[in-house]
Amino acid sequence: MTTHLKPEPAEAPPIDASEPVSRLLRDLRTTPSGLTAREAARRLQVSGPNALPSHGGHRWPLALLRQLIHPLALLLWVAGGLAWVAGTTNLAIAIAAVILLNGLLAFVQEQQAEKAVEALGKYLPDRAPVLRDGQVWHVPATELVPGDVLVLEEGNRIPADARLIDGTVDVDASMLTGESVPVTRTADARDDAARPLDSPVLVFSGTVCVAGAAHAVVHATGRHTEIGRIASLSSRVGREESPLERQVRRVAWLIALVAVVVGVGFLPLGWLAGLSWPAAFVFAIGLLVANVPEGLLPTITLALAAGVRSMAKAGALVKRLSAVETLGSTTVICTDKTGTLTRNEMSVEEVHSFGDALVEALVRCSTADVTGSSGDPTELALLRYAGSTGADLSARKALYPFDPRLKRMSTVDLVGDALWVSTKGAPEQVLPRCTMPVGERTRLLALVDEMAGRALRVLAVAGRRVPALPGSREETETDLDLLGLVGLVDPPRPEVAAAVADCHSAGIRVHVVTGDNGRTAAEIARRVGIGADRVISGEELAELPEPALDEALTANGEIVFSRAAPEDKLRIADALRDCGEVVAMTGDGVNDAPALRRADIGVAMGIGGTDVAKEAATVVLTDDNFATIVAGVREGRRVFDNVRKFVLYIFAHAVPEVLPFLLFAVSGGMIPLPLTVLQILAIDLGTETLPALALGREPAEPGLMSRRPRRRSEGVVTGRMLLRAWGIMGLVSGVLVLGAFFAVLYAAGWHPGADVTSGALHAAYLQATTASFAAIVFCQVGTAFAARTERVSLRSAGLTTNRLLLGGIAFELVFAAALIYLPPLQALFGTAALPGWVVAMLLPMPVIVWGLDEVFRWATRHSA
Ligand SMILES: Nc1ncnc2c1ncn2[C@@H]1O[C@H](COP(=O)(O)OP(=O)(O)OP(=O)(O)O)[C@@H](O)[C@H]1O
Repeated sequence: MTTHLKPEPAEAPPIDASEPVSRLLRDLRTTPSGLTAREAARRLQVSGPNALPSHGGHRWPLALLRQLIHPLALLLWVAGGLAWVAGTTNLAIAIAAVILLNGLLAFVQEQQAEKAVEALGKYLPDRAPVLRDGQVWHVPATELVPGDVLVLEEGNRIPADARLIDGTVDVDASMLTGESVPVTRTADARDDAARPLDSPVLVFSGTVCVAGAAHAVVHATGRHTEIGRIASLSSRVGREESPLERQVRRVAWLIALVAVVVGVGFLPLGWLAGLSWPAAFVFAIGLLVANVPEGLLPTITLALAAGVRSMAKAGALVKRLSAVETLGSTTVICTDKTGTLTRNEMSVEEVHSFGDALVEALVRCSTADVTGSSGDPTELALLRYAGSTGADLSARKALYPFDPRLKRMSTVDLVGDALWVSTKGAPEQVLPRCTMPVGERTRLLALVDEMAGRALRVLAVAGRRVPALPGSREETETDLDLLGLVGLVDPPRPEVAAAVADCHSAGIRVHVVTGDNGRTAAEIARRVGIGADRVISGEELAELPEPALDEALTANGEIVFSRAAPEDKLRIADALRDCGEVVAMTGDGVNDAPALRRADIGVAMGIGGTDVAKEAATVVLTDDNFATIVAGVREGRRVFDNVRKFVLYIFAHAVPEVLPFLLFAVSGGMIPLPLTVLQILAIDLGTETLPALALGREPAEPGLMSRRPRRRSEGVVTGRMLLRAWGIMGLVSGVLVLGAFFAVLYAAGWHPGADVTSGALHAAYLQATTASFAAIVFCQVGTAFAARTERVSLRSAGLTTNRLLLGGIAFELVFAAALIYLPPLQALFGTAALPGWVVAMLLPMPVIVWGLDEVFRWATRHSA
């Protein structure tokens, strides 16, 4: 006999999980109907929570360090080192400050992003059904204790190590054993396995029950479980880079490369223009530092995380950051019907009874329990109709559970001293198993069809008396007598119609994939506004060759796939992807998992879904509601838009920063440098960052859901964006900045080539560079407002709808004023106080930059 776990003696006596059930129950001081709630609470104090020790906590110094040594930061360190060697300590310190502050900011953003993802656990607590006080309770998995009796059901993750006490389950133990084929575990099997993992009576935390039903008594929780002992199996999931982040990383590198080329290129030009080698060198470094977009990537990560957070508030838990953007580019949604389009609140509306045994059969052929309100809503509705709380399980001799492929279920029960088979299911499945005249069957099918046309979900109920327990399902479900037809209603959710309308205006098609009857499903679909232009049944789909399916899916219109099996979902997802669509597919059952993985966005039901489906999905809906998917799409579109907005904003400043240097170089030094290096860094670091961050929080632009979906191939950076950033806002800003610079110089009597390094003109030169600096800041304000919208006018988006941006701009202006007017900062940054007429000249600049872009947007709106 093997001892399967050795907890520390202080906590519990050693327990041999493979000993006979009665002994084990005694050792664990529990009963087959579980612990009392009070005893469970007491044990929780002793055994501690059923959770694995976390490995997080002290990793933040590493995370911070990573921000300081990523490749772009290294580039900046090299620049700072060169500045140090060249003897410009001020610049070297400033560059170090840039790196540190940016690193810190990126670090904070990353932590926030992680927190957003981790917080999702809070929205979706892991619950497990257990027996306590003889009743089924869904308790948080962390509160399980040794002695608890688990109710194992198909599709659920097993929350602790336990021994079966009755029933049989198939378990996917691949995460512990690496073996992908499910293994069968039975309560009364003989346990002669060499290692606990192979024991036929034990199940382990972290594995998944893929079929069957059983009760099992918990013998180990938390770190005493097998999985708890495999220390390397950390509970953290890695975060992969999203396509958006990858794209932006590439763009960031491209810009960095350009910055290096511009910097290196300036070296000879600056020297030719009359700078000394060290001075030219310092400027080259300044240009490089100003243009390396080190803050771009963390800002995008933060925007995605903010998207995750607001989606969670709307009821869609996104498990990967990257899914936020994918969801935004969805072109087709394949949805379930029951519970997603409808409320999943069923009630019996119409009954055609043949004989008086219908109600009894309905009660027997059921696994639901009205008192615990557990079970399939269809069955709960039937029990309520029958006025019963549930079947008498002590009389049950066999159960063939509901199978979504066979679309029926059966039981065999002892009634008095006779054995009775009770079957219920889809009429197409049940009627052929009943004995009746041919004409009768046709008449009944016509009745079913008529009921389905009124959106009723129709079940056929049948039964028969048998002399002995039949050997197989097939034998059980033959020669039945039809007892009746029951029509149930499940009204559509009220918010779905508006969500479907949103999908249509957003260019998204909605197909329904359901196990239900085609007419019922098509009628429900129409009631919520889904086209249902074509109904394809499971049988027809099986006959349909690939090209014909592709053709059906690419044709205009929406399809109802009825009587579909879970495998059909996989085929539909595959075909849609091959046709270039971005597919969101819903699912709840164990068998839906492959389709959920295959779709671009697998959407699992948080309430009605199995753990297996939730694990395979990228999005889990906390309310199982179709409208929530659409809210997610909207949010995904908004986040992507916002990323574009701040990329545009950051691109736009490059022109007014680089143009002055070019002018200096091209003029051969006749025109003095319009900006100092530290002023450039002040813009890059101080004034630009907060407004850029705020653009990531921009509310949705009007008309967001009346645009076509973004094409898969469409990148973040578009030609139109570059035209706006460089061609319009950048160019206009550059001209305004130089205008301010020259205005101040000329007013002081400057002429090209005059010496500004000393003498009478020196004070004017300080003011002139300050004017350039201030002009860039003012133009940035205009750019920020223009970048807020991609197509519509600022007025329709609302001037004050982004409070964060207003705050960011206020900070930017105060920061700039401090640099210009505070004497210690004046000395450091080479600034001088500006006279009133210069300030007056600066004031209209934001309006000019924003106004010209507004005109451009107006023109493109009207030419399209
Ligand atoms: N508990 C049950 N017992 C017997 N038959 C059932 C039961 N539940 C459903 N059925 C039958 O099986 C069919 C398919 O049910 P299934 O649950 O797979 O899909 P659905 O709930 O109708 O739709 P969706 O796939 O959109 O959720 C139903 O239309 C019904 O005829």
